[in-house]
Amino acid sequence: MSGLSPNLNVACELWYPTRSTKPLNPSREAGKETAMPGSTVPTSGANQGRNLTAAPHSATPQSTSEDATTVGRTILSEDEIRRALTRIAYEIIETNKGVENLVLIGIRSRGVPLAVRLAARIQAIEPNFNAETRLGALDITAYRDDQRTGGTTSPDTAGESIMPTIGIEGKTVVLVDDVLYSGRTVRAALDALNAHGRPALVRLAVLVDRGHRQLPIRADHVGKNLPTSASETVRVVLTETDNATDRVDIIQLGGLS
Ligand SMILES: O=P(O)(O)OC[C@H]1O[C@H](OP(=O)(O)OP(=O)(O)O)[C@H](O)[C@@H]1O
Ligand SMILES: O=c1cc[nH]c(=O)[nH]1
Repeated sequence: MSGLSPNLNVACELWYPTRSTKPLNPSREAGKETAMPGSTVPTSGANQGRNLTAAPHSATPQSTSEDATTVGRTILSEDEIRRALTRIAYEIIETNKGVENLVLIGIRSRGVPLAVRLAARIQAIEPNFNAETRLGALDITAYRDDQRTGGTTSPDTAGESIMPTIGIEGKTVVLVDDVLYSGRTVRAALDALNAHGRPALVRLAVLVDRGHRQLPIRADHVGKNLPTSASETVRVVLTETDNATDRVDIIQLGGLS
Protein backbone atom coordinates (compact mmCIF):
# COMPACT_ATOMS: atom_id res chain seq x y z
CA MET A 1 0.00 0.00 0.00
CA SER A 2 1.88 3.02 -1.20
CA GLY A 3 1.82 6.55 0.13
CA LEU A 4 1.39 5.65 3.77
CA SER A 5 3.45 7.00 6.60
CA PRO A 6 5.72 4.32 8.05
CA ASN A 7 3.66 4.04 11.23
CA LEU A 8 0.38 3.62 9.51
CA ASN A 9 1.96 1.22 7.11
CA VAL A 10 2.71 -0.97 10.10
CA ALA A 11 -0.86 -0.60 11.30
CA CYS A 12 -2.19 -1.61 7.92
CA GLU A 13 -0.04 -4.69 7.87
CA LEU A 14 -1.52 -5.52 11.25
CA TRP A 15 -5.03 -4.95 10.04
CA TYR A 16 -4.49 -6.80 6.77
CA PRO A 17 -1.78 -9.26 7.76
CA THR A 18 -2.53 -11.97 5.24
CA ARG A 19 -3.12 -11.35 1.60
CA SER A 20 -5.27 -13.89 -0.17
CA THR A 21 -3.78 -15.87 -2.98
CA LYS A 22 -7.25 -16.78 -4.12
CA PRO A 23 -8.66 -15.27 -7.30
CA LEU A 24 -11.83 -13.24 -7.08
CA ASN A 25 -14.50 -15.52 -5.80
CA PRO A 26 -17.92 -16.38 -7.14
CA SER A 27 -21.00 -14.34 -6.47
CA ARG A 28 -22.44 -13.56 -3.09
CA GLU A 29 -25.52 -15.52 -4.07
CA ALA A 30 -23.22 -18.51 -4.03
CA GLY A 31 -22.44 -17.73 -0.39
CA LYS A 32 -19.96 -15.34 1.11
CA GLU A 33 -16.55 -16.60 1.99
CA THR A 34 -15.31 -17.35 5.42
CA ALA A 35 -12.81 -15.15 7.22
CA MET A 36 -9.25 -15.89 6.31
CA PRO A 37 -7.26 -17.90 8.77
CA GLY A 38 -4.59 -15.76 10.35
CA SER A 39 -6.18 -12.49 9.29
CA THR A 40 -6.59 -11.35 12.82
CA VAL A 41 -5.32 -8.90 15.31
CA PRO A 42 -2.59 -6.49 16.06
CA THR A 43 -0.54 -7.65 19.00
CA SER A 44 0.46 -4.40 20.60
CA GLY A 45 -0.19 -0.70 20.78
CA ALA A 46 -3.44 1.19 20.53
CA ASN A 47 -4.95 -1.38 18.25
CA GLN A 48 -4.32 -4.34 20.50
CA GLY A 49 -7.11 -6.84 20.16
CA ARG A 50 -8.69 -4.90 17.33
CA ASN A 51 -9.44 -6.60 14.08
CA LEU A 52 -10.25 -4.40 11.16
CA THR A 53 -9.37 -7.21 8.82
CA ALA A 54 -11.79 -7.93 6.04
CA ALA A 55 -11.69 -11.31 4.43
CA PRO A 56 -10.73 -11.19 0.76
CA HIS A 57 -13.89 -12.15 -1.01
CA SER A 58 -16.05 -11.65 -4.02
CA ALA A 59 -16.11 -8.19 -5.51
CA THR A 60 -19.70 -7.18 -4.79
CA PRO A 61 -21.34 -9.26 -7.48
CA GLN A 62 -24.97 -8.44 -7.93
CA SER A 63 -26.24 -11.44 -9.81
CA THR A 64 -25.68 -15.10 -10.28
CA SER A 65 -24.68 -14.21 -13.82
CA GLU A 66 -21.53 -12.55 -12.49
CA ASP A 67 -18.58 -14.59 -11.32
CA ALA A 68 -14.82 -14.28 -11.10
CA THR A 69 -14.47 -14.49 -14.85
CA THR A 70 -17.10 -11.91 -15.70
CA VAL A 71 -15.66 -9.28 -17.96
CA GLY A 72 -16.51 -5.69 -17.25
CA ARG A 73 -15.46 -2.30 -18.50
CA THR A 74 -12.99 -0.58 -16.21
CA ILE A 75 -14.19 2.88 -15.36
CA LEU A 76 -11.60 3.72 -12.68
CA SER A 77 -8.01 2.58 -12.90
CA GLU A 78 -5.58 2.19 -10.03
CA ASP A 79 -4.20 5.69 -10.66
CA GLU A 80 -7.65 7.21 -10.90
CA ILE A 81 -8.68 5.59 -7.62
CA ARG A 82 -5.52 6.92 -5.99
CA ARG A 83 -6.19 10.45 -7.23
CA ALA A 84 -9.86 10.32 -6.23
CA LEU A 85 -8.93 9.27 -2.70
CA THR A 86 -6.36 12.04 -2.44
CA ARG A 87 -8.95 14.60 -3.53
CA ILE A 88 -11.49 13.23 -1.04
CA ALA A 89 -8.90 13.43 1.75
CA TYR A 90 -8.39 17.13 1.01
CA GLU A 91 -12.14 17.66 0.79
CA ILE A 92 -12.70 16.03 4.17
CA ILE A 93 -10.11 18.26 5.81
CA GLU A 94 -11.49 21.36 4.14
CA THR A 95 -15.12 20.56 4.99
CA ASN A 96 -14.15 19.80 8.56
CA LYS A 97 -11.97 22.93 8.74
CA GLY A 98 -9.09 20.78 9.92
CA VAL A 99 -8.97 17.44 11.67
CA GLU A 100 -10.23 18.27 15.13
CA ASN A 101 -12.78 15.70 16.32
CA LEU A 102 -12.54 13.91 12.99
CA VAL A 103 -12.84 10.11 12.84
CA LEU A 104 -13.17 7.79 9.86
CA ILE A 105 -15.19 4.59 9.97
CA GLY A 106 -15.16 2.13 7.10
CA ILE A 107 -18.23 0.05 6.35
CA ARG A 108 -17.24 -3.58 5.95
CA SER A 109 -16.01 -4.86 3.79
CA ARG A 110 -14.39 -2.58 1.20
CA GLY A 111 -15.13 0.60 3.07
CA VAL A 112 -12.52 -0.41 5.63
CA PRO A 113 -9.42 -0.38 3.42
CA LEU A 114 -10.70 2.80 1.80
CA ALA A 115 -11.03 4.42 5.23
CA VAL A 116 -7.50 3.29 6.08
CA ARG A 117 -6.18 4.84 2.88
CA LEU A 118 -8.04 8.09 3.44
CA ALA A 119 -6.77 8.26 7.02
CA ALA A 120 -3.22 7.78 5.78
CA ARG A 121 -3.61 10.65 3.35
CA ILE A 122 -5.19 12.89 5.96
CA GLN A 123 -2.35 12.14 8.37
CA ALA A 124 0.21 12.92 5.67
CA ILE A 125 -1.45 16.31 5.09
CA GLU A 126 -2.27 17.05 8.75
CA PRO A 127 0.22 15.37 11.10
CA ASN A 128 -2.03 16.21 14.09
CA PHE A 129 -4.37 13.53 12.81
CA ASN A 130 -3.32 10.26 14.38
CA ALA A 131 -4.84 7.71 12.06
CA GLU A 132 -4.36 4.84 14.46
CA THR A 133 -6.71 6.36 17.03
CA ARG A 134 -9.17 7.85 14.54
CA LEU A 135 -10.08 4.77 12.51
CA GLY A 136 -12.89 2.32 12.95
CA ALA A 137 -14.77 -0.40 11.12
CA LEU A 138 -18.50 -0.98 11.06
CA ASP A 139 -20.25 -4.27 10.46
CA ILE A 140 -23.85 -3.60 9.46
CA THR A 141 -25.07 -7.18 9.14
CA ALA A 142 -27.39 -7.06 12.13
CA TYR A 143 -28.92 -3.80 10.91
CA ARG A 144 -29.75 -4.73 7.33
CA ASP A 145 -33.39 -4.21 6.42
CA ASP A 146 -33.56 -7.49 4.52
CA GLN A 147 -32.75 -9.69 7.52
CA ARG A 148 -36.28 -11.01 7.72
CA THR A 149 -36.56 -11.66 4.00
CA GLY A 150 -33.45 -13.71 3.58
CA GLY A 151 -30.83 -11.06 2.94
CA THR A 152 -27.73 -12.07 1.05
CA THR A 153 -25.11 -11.32 3.66
CA SER A 154 -23.78 -14.44 5.27
CA PRO A 155 -22.75 -14.39 8.91
CA ASP A 156 -19.47 -15.80 7.63
CA THR A 157 -18.39 -12.42 6.35
CA ALA A 158 -19.61 -10.46 9.32
CA GLY A 159 -16.70 -8.86 11.10
CA GLU A 160 -16.88 -7.05 14.35
CA SER A 161 -17.54 -3.37 14.60
CA ILE A 162 -14.56 -1.52 16.02
CA MET A 163 -14.83 2.06 17.13
CA PRO A 164 -11.92 4.49 16.93
CA THR A 165 -10.00 4.47 20.20
CA ILE A 166 -10.84 8.15 20.73
CA GLY A 167 -14.54 7.20 20.51
CA ILE A 168 -17.37 8.66 18.45
CA GLU A 169 -19.28 10.61 21.09
CA GLY A 170 -19.44 14.23 19.97
CA LYS A 171 -17.09 13.53 17.05
CA THR A 172 -17.44 14.19 13.35
CA VAL A 173 -17.72 10.73 11.86
CA VAL A 174 -16.99 10.21 8.18
CA LEU A 175 -18.49 6.91 7.09
CA VAL A 176 -16.59 5.40 4.18
CA ASP A 177 -17.85 2.88 1.64
CA ASP A 178 -16.94 1.78 -1.85
CA VAL A 179 -20.30 2.03 -3.64
CA LEU A 180 -23.46 3.99 -2.93
CA TYR A 181 -26.49 2.52 -4.67
CA SER A 182 -29.89 2.12 -3.00
CA GLY A 183 -28.63 3.73 0.20
CA ARG A 184 -29.77 0.81 2.33
CA THR A 185 -26.28 -0.08 3.49
CA VAL A 186 -25.72 3.47 4.68
CA ARG A 187 -29.06 3.51 6.46
CA ALA A 188 -28.05 0.34 8.25
CA ALA A 189 -24.66 1.87 9.03
CA LEU A 190 -26.32 4.85 10.69
CA ASP A 191 -28.27 2.47 12.90
CA ALA A 192 -25.14 0.47 13.68
CA LEU A 193 -23.27 3.65 14.55
CA ASN A 194 -26.08 4.78 16.81
CA ALA A 195 -25.59 1.64 18.88
CA HIS A 196 -22.07 2.85 19.71
CA GLY A 197 -22.71 6.47 20.60
CA ARG A 198 -23.89 9.84 19.41
CA PRO A 199 -21.56 11.62 17.01
CA ALA A 200 -21.91 15.37 16.63
CA LEU A 201 -22.07 14.96 12.88
CA VAL A 202 -22.00 12.12 10.37
CA ARG A 203 -20.79 12.53 6.81
CA LEU A 204 -20.46 10.01 4.00
CA ALA A 205 -17.58 9.41 1.60
CA VAL A 206 -17.88 6.88 -1.21
CA LEU A 207 -15.61 5.89 -4.05
CA VAL A 208 -18.50 5.49 -6.51
CA ASP A 209 -22.03 6.87 -6.47
CA ARG A 210 -23.96 4.95 -9.09
CA GLY A 211 -27.38 6.46 -8.40
CA HIS A 212 -30.68 4.55 -8.01
CA ARG A 213 -31.30 5.66 -4.46
CA GLN A 214 -34.25 4.12 -2.62
CA LEU A 215 -33.82 6.23 0.49
CA PRO A 216 -33.16 9.93 1.10
CA ILE A 217 -29.41 9.50 1.51
CA ARG A 218 -26.61 11.33 -0.27
CA ALA A 219 -22.83 11.30 -0.14
CA ASP A 220 -20.80 14.32 0.93
CA HIS A 221 -17.62 13.16 -0.79
CA VAL A 222 -17.70 11.16 -4.02
CA GLY A 223 -14.79 9.72 -5.97
CA LYS A 224 -16.85 9.32 -9.12
CA ASN A 225 -20.48 9.91 -9.95
CA LEU A 226 -21.34 7.14 -12.33
CA PRO A 227 -24.68 7.08 -14.14
CA THR A 228 -25.70 3.44 -14.43
CA SER A 229 -28.68 1.43 -15.50
CA ALA A 230 -30.36 -1.01 -13.14
CA SER A 231 -29.12 -3.84 -15.33
CA GLU A 232 -25.51 -2.97 -14.58
CA THR A 233 -23.44 -3.60 -11.50
CA VAL A 234 -20.40 -1.78 -10.22
CA ARG A 235 -17.56 -3.96 -9.04
CA VAL A 236 -14.84 -2.48 -6.88
CA VAL A 237 -11.59 -4.43 -6.67
CA LEU A 238 -9.09 -3.50 -3.98
CA THR A 239 -5.68 -4.94 -3.24
CA GLU A 240 -6.45 -5.45 0.42
CA THR A 241 -9.67 -7.39 -0.02
CA ASP A 242 -9.35 -8.96 -3.45
CA ASN A 243 -5.64 -9.61 -3.89
CA ALA A 244 -5.77 -7.86 -7.24
CA THR A 245 -4.80 -4.48 -8.63
CA ASP A 246 -7.24 -1.73 -7.71
CA ARG A 247 -9.92 -1.02 -10.25
CA VAL A 248 -13.60 -0.27 -10.60
CA ASP A 249 -15.52 -2.11 -13.29
CA ILE A 250 -18.99 -1.69 -14.60
CA ILE A 251 -20.61 -4.92 -15.61
CA GLN A 252 -23.66 -5.52 -17.75
CA LEU A 253 -25.62 -8.26 -16.05
CA GLY A 254 -26.74 -11.03 -18.29
CA GLY A 255 -23.36 -11.45 -19.93
CA LEU A 256 -23.07 -8.37 -22.14
CA SER A 257 -20.43 -5.79 -21.24
O1 LIG B 1 -26.41 1.34 -1.45
P1 LIG B 1 -26.61 -0.15 -1.41
O2 LIG B 1 -27.70 -0.62 -2.32
O3 LIG B 1 -26.77 -0.67 -0.02
O4 LIG B 1 -25.31 -0.82 -2.04
C1 LIG B 1 -24.02 -0.46 -1.66
C2 LIG B 1 -23.36 -1.56 -0.89
O5 LIG B 1 -23.30 -2.74 -1.69
C3 LIG B 1 -22.01 -3.31 -1.51
O6 LIG B 1 -21.95 -4.06 -0.35
P2 LIG B 1 -22.43 -5.57 -0.25
O7 LIG B 1 -23.72 -5.62 0.47
O8 LIG B 1 -22.37 -6.20 -1.61
O9 LIG B 1 -21.37 -6.20 0.72
P3 LIG B 1 -19.78 -6.19 0.66
O10 LIG B 1 -19.33 -4.82 1.05
O11 LIG B 1 -19.38 -7.19 1.66
O12 LIG B 1 -19.37 -6.54 -0.74
C4 LIG B 1 -21.12 -2.10 -1.38
O13 LIG B 1 -19.92 -2.44 -0.74
C5 LIG B 1 -21.94 -1.17 -0.55
O14 LIG B 1 -21.71 -1.34 0.82
O1 LIG C 1 -23.55 -2.04 -8.34
C1 LIG C 1 -23.44 -2.19 -7.12
C2 LIG C 1 -24.53 -2.04 -6.24
C3 LIG C 1 -24.34 -2.19 -4.92
N1 LIG C 1 -23.13 -2.53 -4.46
C4 LIG C 1 -22.09 -2.68 -5.28
O2 LIG C 1 -20.98 -2.96 -4.83
N2 LIG C 1 -22.26 -2.53 -6.60
